[in-house]
Amino acid sequence: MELDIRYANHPDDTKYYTTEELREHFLIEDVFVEDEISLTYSHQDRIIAGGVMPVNKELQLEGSKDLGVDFFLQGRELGAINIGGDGVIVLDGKEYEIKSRDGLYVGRGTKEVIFKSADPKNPAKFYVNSASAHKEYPTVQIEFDKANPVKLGEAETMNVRTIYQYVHPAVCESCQLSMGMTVLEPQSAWNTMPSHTHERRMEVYFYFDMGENDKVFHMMGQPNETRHIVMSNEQAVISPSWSLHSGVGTKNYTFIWGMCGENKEFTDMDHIPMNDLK
Ligand SMILES: O=C[C@H](O)[C@@H](O)CC(=O)C(=O)O
Ligand SMILES: [Zn+2]
Repeated sequence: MELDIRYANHPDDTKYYTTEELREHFLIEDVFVEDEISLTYSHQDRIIAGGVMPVNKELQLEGSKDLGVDFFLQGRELGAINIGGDGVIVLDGKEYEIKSRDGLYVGRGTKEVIFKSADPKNPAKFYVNSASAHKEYPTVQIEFDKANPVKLGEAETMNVRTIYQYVHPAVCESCQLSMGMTVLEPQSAWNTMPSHTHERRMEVYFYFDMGENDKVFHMMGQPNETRHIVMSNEQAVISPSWSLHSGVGTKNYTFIWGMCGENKEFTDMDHIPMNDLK
């Protein structure tokens, strides 16, 4: 299980990146690879983000030299949301049925983490985020209807959407990790605009439910120095703590967001006045 390592970036350097360099540092291109665990390790708050797609075999998380531990969750916690067909996650021998759009919070200390699909013809796709953790919190199964829904946006501003909070204090405990899924209504294209930063936390966005020719223009950078990355279906993007993170799609889409850092206050955002954007 190899990790794709990404080092952290300073905003003064990042503003000189070419399109290719921006993509190399921040875009996670192949999140789901059949019968593989495909994970990216970012030095931004040491988040791990990626996909687990078991088709014809079971897949198990392993420790590695990069993590310096014997097993993956020795010093970490993990959140998973299944965006594919029905699947199962086995934690130290205990099976958790994770249907499509269901989630699971896995506490630090869990030794054996195995992912399986119920049907190889319609494989599960587990999108995962993991943060370092100082304490063991109980594992919690978070079915879609247990996630905390927050409706936001207006048709006039093309951003009617529901934010489903999965790993959130209203649903389960965690050390640093927050995670959820935002679903845009048809004819809505923008997420989080007016945009925001939160220097207290970094964030990763994973865009999906998009057609082959649909794109999301994901905005990043400091508010007075914005850049964009063109995203395709089932791709993720790393947002450093100093960067805004907001996207507009050629069609409505869904995305999973995950954060870690100093706090878990979802509403602790620094909103950017529209006239400050450059
Ligand atoms: O810090 C919070 C995150 O950027 C997202 O949850 C925002 C989001 O899903 C949205 O407004 O559509
Ligand atoms: Zn945010």
